[in-house]
Parts: sequence; structure tokens; C-alpha cells
Amino acid sequence: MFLRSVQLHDFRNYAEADLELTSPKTILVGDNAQGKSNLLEAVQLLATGRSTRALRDRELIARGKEQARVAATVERLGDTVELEMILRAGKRRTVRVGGETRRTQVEALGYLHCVSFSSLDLDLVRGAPETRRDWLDGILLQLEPVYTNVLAQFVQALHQRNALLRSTELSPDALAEQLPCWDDLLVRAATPVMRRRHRLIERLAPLARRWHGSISGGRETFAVRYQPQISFEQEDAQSVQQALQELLKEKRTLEGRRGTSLVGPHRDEVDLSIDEIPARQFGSQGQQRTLVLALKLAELELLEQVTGEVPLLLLDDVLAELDLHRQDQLLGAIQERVQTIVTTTHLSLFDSQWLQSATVLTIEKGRIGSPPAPA
Ligand SMILES: Nc1ncnc2c1ncn2[C@@H]1O[C@H](COP(=O)(O)OP(=O)(O)OP(=O)(O)O)[C@@H](O)[C@H]1O
Repeated sequence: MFLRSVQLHDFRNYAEADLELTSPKTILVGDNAQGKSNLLEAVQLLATGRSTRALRDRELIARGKEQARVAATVERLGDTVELEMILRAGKRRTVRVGGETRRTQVEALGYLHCVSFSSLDLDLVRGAPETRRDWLDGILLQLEPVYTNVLAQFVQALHQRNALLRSTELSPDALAEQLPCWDDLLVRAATPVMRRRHRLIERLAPLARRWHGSISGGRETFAVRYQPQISFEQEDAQSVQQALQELLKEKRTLEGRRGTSLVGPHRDEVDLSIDEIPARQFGSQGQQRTLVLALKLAELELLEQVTGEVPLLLLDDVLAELDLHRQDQLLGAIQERVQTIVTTTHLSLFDSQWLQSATVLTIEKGRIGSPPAPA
């Protein structure tokens, strides 16, 4: 898979931009707040249908404009695919593949795969459980675009059940009568989310452990474990549903008091530990960086295994955060095989070999240019 070009129109701080990608490595260099991350965000949007930085499409549209356009040309499996997304404030998106409008966004996913790695990813270790759930979901969306619907159905069931629990109009008897029906809906929507997350971690964990071993010199053992509220010893759908139903019964009184659903994948955790000690609490900064790097390289490897194509790697200002050894590990893993777009504020961070083999482009106030030729 090779991303050939990206076009932006009224996206974030880009009025009009056309990025042509010719070599496997592209370095985008520019001062802070010029639009480097915005460009990577546009690529991520086409790959996953979502942005990790924006909650609403309105934020992605250039201020004062009504709509934005993000498009890309991707070469894959000997074919060229044109992807296009039109974003409108407060309205549905339009997605096109090869110029044809698709009914749903899911139908436009799966053509472009990417792994993003930014300095914010340290939150994968240090941040709240939600960050780790979002990370899992981002991978699942790419592995299986239909996961978009699976997740949306769960979120809808959760919101509706929460609205019922919070309703002041219902008597306790009426609530007790209506809840079982909503419990069923919630459990049926929760189960496929949890089973997919469980399966994903089962496949990611050994890869992450191996990468971690090679970066840390095998001195420490890294474990990644899915930690849902229920036991996953029996992972068939029926057993998961039954376990969730039982937990719901246990939490019924507490849920009534709190007015919110306390059981489901929105309470999942992913345990990351080094030598059986939670990395979040005890890992040093260096250990935490190694861990995130191992997770990202595992993600890259898994996407390649499952899709049969090497995904695109987006490195947002991340090299400066890594010491030389970790940089070597990362760059060694990438080599020429993985198409990589790197953003940086300083080219001095790259060794001369990397610079020679990469295309360097400048980003200034939402404009893409070429750096001046050396005198
Ligand atoms: N919807 C929008 N409309 C117009 N400009 C926007 C919009 N959203 C963000 N911006 C602008 O984009 C710029 C930030 O761009 P970006 O996050 O890509 O920075 P960057 O070049 O990656 O910088 P850094 O090195 O600090 O990460 C800011 O100037 C911000 O005001």
C-alpha cells in the first residue's frame, strides 16, 4: 500500500493543499502550530473515519467555512483508489471511493491503513482507561471496518439505558419493569465489542512482548492484558452475555442510585505491566516510552499480518522524545519497507542517511512547500 497524494480544502488551517508523496519517507518540517499534525490528522481520518483530536467535524473545518474536503490517492494491490470525504458542520459526511458516493462511511474504510505515533501516545500508559480503549477501537476499526457499527450500536444502547436510569418521570416499579428489556439490548450490543477487544489483545500481546524484549534488551517482561469486568475464560458469546447479565443484577441497586450504567465495555481496562508491576504507576519515563514504542510496532505488525499490506506509519514529532537507542529500533523496524510520514520542528534530529533517503517538505501557515536548496 502506498499513499500517493493527499488533497485538502478548508481543512483546519489549510485553505487548499496538495501533498504529493514520491518516496517511502517524507519529512514535514515546520515551526509549532503551522499545520503538520493537521495533515497527519487528515490521513488518519481517511483511514479510520475518525480523529483522535476532534470530537466534532466542525472543529476540522477551517474557521468560518461551511465544509471541508479531504481526499487521497492510494495504490494498493496493483490498483489505484481515490478516497474522498466531505465534512459538513452538524451534518452527515459524504464519502466517495473512486468517485462513487458510498451510502455509509464504513464502506469507505479499509482502503488505507495507518499507525499513528505521537508524543501524546505516552498517555497510553499514563492516561485514563478511556485512552487505552480508544486505542484498541482505532485498531479494530481498521482491521474490520464493520466495527464502526458494532461500537455505534453499543454506544446507542448505553445512552438509551442511561437516559432511562436517569429519568425522573418513571416510578421505581415502572423502571423495574422496563429495565430487563434494556439490559438485554445493552448486553447484546456489549458482547461483540468485548469479544473483539479480547481477541485483539490476544494477538497483540505476544507481538508487543517480543518488540519490548528487543528494545529493552530482554531485561524486563512486558505484559498486555485485557481486563474487562467479567472473566473471559469462556469467550463464546453466550457465556459473555450470561456473565454480563449476572453482573448487571449485582449492580442494579448501585446503578439506580448513580443513575448510570455500570456494566459494559465502557468500563474495560487494558493492563500494561512490566515484571508484573503496573507500568502506569511504577514505570520510569524511559520504560513507559519503550512500552509505547513496543505497542505501536506490534500494531504495525498486526495490521500487516491481517490485511496483508504494510500500513502507513505517521510519526508526529515523536523522534525527539526517543533516545538514540529507541530511535534506532524504530527506524530499523521501518527501513524502506514502511511508508512513513514524519513531522518535526528540527531536521537536525535526523541522521544524514535518513535525510538523504527522505523527501523533505516545509509546512508554514497551512501551506506545503519545498525547503530552499542549500547554497
Ligand atoms: N478549524 C480550524 N480552522 C483554522 N485553523 C485551525 C483549525 N483548527 C486548528 N487550526 C490551526 O492549526 C494550527 C495547529 O496546527 P497543528 O496542530 O497541525 O500544528 P503543528 O504544526 O503540528 O505544530 P506542533 O509542532 O506545535 O505540534 C493552529 O495555528 C490552529 O489555530
